[in-house]
Amino acid sequence: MPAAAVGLSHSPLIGKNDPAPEVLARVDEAVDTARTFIRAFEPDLVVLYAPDHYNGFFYKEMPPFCLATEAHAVGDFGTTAGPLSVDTAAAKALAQGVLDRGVDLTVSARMTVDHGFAQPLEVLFGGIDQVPVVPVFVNGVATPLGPVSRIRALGTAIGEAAADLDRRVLFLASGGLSHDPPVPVLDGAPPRVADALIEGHPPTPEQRAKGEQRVVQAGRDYVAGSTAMIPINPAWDNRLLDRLERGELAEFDSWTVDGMAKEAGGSAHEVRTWIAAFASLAAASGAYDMVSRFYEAIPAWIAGFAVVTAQGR
Ligand SMILES: O=C(O)CCC(=O)/C=C/C=C(\O)C(=O)O
Ligand SMILES: [Fe+2]
Repeated sequence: MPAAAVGLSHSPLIGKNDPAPEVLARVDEAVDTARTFIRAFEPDLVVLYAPDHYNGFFYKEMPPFCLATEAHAVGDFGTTAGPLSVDTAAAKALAQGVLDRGVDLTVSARMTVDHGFAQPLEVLFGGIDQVPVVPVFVNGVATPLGPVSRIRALGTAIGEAAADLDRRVLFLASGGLSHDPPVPVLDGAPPRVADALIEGHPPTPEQRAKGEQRVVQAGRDYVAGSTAMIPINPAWDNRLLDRLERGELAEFDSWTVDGMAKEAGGSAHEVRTWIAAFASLAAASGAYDMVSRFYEAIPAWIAGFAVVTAQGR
C-alpha cells in the first residue's frame, strides 16, 4: 500500500514570537520541502497524530489515545475554529481494525481539538478542512502516562489497519521534540486551575487571551534566559531522529516517562505522536526511507523544532 509519513513540530508561538529572519527562512524551506513531498505523494487520506493542551481532553476522563470519527477545532493561538474534514468511514474502519488487533482504543464521535491538530493541517494543506483526515489524539502532556511501547503498538495497529483500506495514506505527526512550555499541571495546581483541568470549562475569550499571552511571555523570557524551563536538548532530539531514520522503533520502548521529562521537558512526551506515525508507516509499508530531515533548536518558539518526511518502500 502506498504510505508516507511527515513529522512536524508545532508551536503556539509561531507568528507571535518569531526567531531571527534567517532561522525563519530555514524553517520555511524545510516546510516547503514537506509540502512538495506531500504534493508528489498525493495522499487521499491523512492519519493525524496530535496531542491536546486541555482544550478537548480533561482529567474527568483522560484516555492515553483516542480516534475521532468527527472533530471540531477550538481556534486557539490564531488557528481556525470549526470542523475538520474527517473521513468518518475510514475512521470507523481504522477504529475497528485497531480494536480487532487487541489495542484498547477509545473512540470519539465528536472530538474537540486545538492547535496541535489545526496547525499542521493549516501549514501543510492550507486549512483544517482541505484533506480527508482521521484525527488521533495522543496524550502528550497529562500525566500519568503509560509506556511508550503502547504508543508504538497503537501506531503499528493503525498502520496495519490502514493497509487494508487501499488508500494512499500519509501518517502525520504533530508536536515535540524536546520542549518545556508552560502547560498547566494537575499535581499541586490551585483548586481553580485543578477544577478547570478536571472539568474542562471552556475559557471565556478573555481567559483564553490571557493564557495565550502567558505563553508568549514565556517565549520572550526563555529567549532572555530568565526561566526555570528545562532547556531544549538538541542531543536528545537528534538521538530520537536518528532512531526514526534507522527504523529502530523498538528502541523507544526503553525510554521512560520520567527520563524523557527530565532530559527533554514536560512536553517532550509529544514525541509519542512521531513514534506512532513512524510505527504506522513501518507497519503499512514493511520498511521506509527518511527522505528529508530538518532540525533546529528554536528558543523563541520554546521548541526543538523538526520537519521530517519519509516514504514507505
Ligand atoms: O492557557 C494555557 O496555559 C495554554 C498553554 C498551551 O496551550 C501551550 C501549548 C504549547 C505547545 O503546544 C507546545 O509548545 O507544544
Ligand atoms: Fe504542544
